[in-house]
Amino acid sequence: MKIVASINDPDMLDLAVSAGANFIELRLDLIEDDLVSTIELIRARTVIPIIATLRSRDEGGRFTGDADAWFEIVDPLIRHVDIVDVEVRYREHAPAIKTHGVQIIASHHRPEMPDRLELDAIESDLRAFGDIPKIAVGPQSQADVLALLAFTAEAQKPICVSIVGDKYRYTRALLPLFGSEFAYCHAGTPTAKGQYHVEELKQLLEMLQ
Ligand SMILES: O=C1C[C@@](O)(C(=O)O)C[C@@H](O)[C@@H]1O
Repeated sequence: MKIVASINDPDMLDLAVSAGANFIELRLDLIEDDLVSTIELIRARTVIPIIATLRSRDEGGRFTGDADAWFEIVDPLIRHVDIVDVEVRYREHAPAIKTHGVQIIASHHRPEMPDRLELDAIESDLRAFGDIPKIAVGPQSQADVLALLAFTAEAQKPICVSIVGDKYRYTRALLPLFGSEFAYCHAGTPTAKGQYHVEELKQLLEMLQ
């Protein structure tokens, strides 16, 4: 299991690294500065693997362009990173991204809680173009939390499962124990509701394991 520090400012890099993050996620949709120079700066300052994420507004981010506009932004950055997060709506560009030798996190976010058949179908769809499927959904009950944990435990690995929103946020600390490959945290400024700080999640996992 890897702890990902999701950052929107290169100034948070040192805090993320000192807190013990295993991966850095750069939320490109939340960065105001020039992306190429920002990513070159971060690459020069750490050997920790970098995930590049340009999150659409529909799935919780700020990017509103089409797939070609998305790829125009992401393409120049790929050579500096280790993993690229690709939503289903941008999947047509996955083959071109893979020619750079990077991995793809194929991601899907929705605020609702799909049933098991839907979760299985989403996973299958994501595995068709990505190396690691990432499914982030919104549990609405303790039964949903249990169903999400069961799905995670029984799914083919690797898989990343997370939750959308801050309802049942404790599930974020349990999903890695049930096989989720990545746990997304913040290093001072959350990039999504419900995130724990890297240090908090490390402590939680050390106590729970
Ligand atoms: O998909 C995810 C998970 C996330 O939305 C979260 O809820 O922690 C944060 C995003 O930056 C990341 O790309």
